[in-house]
Amino acid sequence: MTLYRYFCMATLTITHRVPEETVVDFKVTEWNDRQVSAGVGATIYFRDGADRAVFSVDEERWLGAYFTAIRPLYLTRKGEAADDQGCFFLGTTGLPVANPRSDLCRLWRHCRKICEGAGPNPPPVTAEATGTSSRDKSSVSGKGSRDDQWDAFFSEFPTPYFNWRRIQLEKRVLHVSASAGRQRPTEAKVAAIVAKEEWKTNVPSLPDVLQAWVSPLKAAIEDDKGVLKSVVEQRWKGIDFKDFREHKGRGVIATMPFSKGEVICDCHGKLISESEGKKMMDEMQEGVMCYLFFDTFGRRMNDSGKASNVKPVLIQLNFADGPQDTVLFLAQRNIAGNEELRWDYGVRRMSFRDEGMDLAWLDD
Ligand SMILES: C[S@@+](CC[C@H](N)C(=O)[O-])C[C@H]1O[C@@H](n2cnc3c(N)ncnc32)[C@H](O)[C@@H]1O
Repeated sequence: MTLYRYFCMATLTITHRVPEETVVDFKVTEWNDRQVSAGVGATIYFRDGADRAVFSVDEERWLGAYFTAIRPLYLTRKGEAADDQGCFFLGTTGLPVANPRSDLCRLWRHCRKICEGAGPNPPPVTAEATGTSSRDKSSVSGKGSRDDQWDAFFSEFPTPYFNWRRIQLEKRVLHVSASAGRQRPTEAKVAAIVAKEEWKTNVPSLPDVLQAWVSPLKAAIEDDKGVLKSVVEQRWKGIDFKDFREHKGRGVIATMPFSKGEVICDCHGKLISESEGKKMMDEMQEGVMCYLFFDTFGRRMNDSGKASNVKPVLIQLNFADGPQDTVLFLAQRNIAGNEELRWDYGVRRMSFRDEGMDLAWLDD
């Protein structure tokens, strides 16, 4: 509760640049006289209007939560002789706060560990009255800026009250990704949706949205009964093995045309992370060849360099016993019958274990 009170005070002194002495002197009557504009926030006038702060809806709610849920507890605890002097911010003893700066330092120490990149000193608490209340974004930018620190603080503050902010962001990310429709979301599209919703903070980033966005293609494949059956039974239509002999051993060819985006086969092996794969490669004995795709069409498909007609895509398939990550090979373009199916291994001459190995075929 004390940390929460510090946080409310910081909202005044840091976000709204209200002078410390005004915060100490902030009266309950001034809170009660605030001017609320529905959906916009509230304006609070301090010291007979000498200072003012325009609060957002959220900020007003935060202070309201302190006022209705925490301050009364402190008041009921106060000793006989204690006088709250009508002040809004009270210490645990029910007396007005005396030193907001040291309170903020305590708050700062608490959140510093979660504000990586922030300097060791507390953010400046301005002594002068600015008369302005809006957060000046133009003066703070870059990593470790005040905005970043607040965002880090908001997302990590160990009070359930603040979980809503994380939840809000998750919901916003889902909303934006759903609003993007069938088209892969772009920076401009995300910005347009954010502007339309008039979100100013806690705004979803493009990478977040892209992660949440499920392409219509993927969505259709996830539950495709034919694909699920083919993966389980390892029976794929329209492809076969072909021996290319010395040149490059066996490979896979199309025995019917495929349209761009069609599922051709899966790689059907144990799915491992990139780091696990690298570790496996590092631990592999010199000269011993090993494939990370096992015993399927996927395993036999040869490398294309940059001229691939097939691409591996990680998709979560919805099997009867639960979802499972699966790598499927999709047609990257329309493919004619009899074409060899090849994908880009991503291996180049200078790739990790290729140095010194005789991989002349990479030059093909
Ligand atoms: C995943 S396997 C592909 C199937 C393999 N051709 C076979 O007979 O089992 C990868 C190996 O095939 C060979 N390979 C793959 N792509 C090739 C290419 N474009 N040219 C020559 N050899 C290739 C290389 O020996 C490589 O290590």
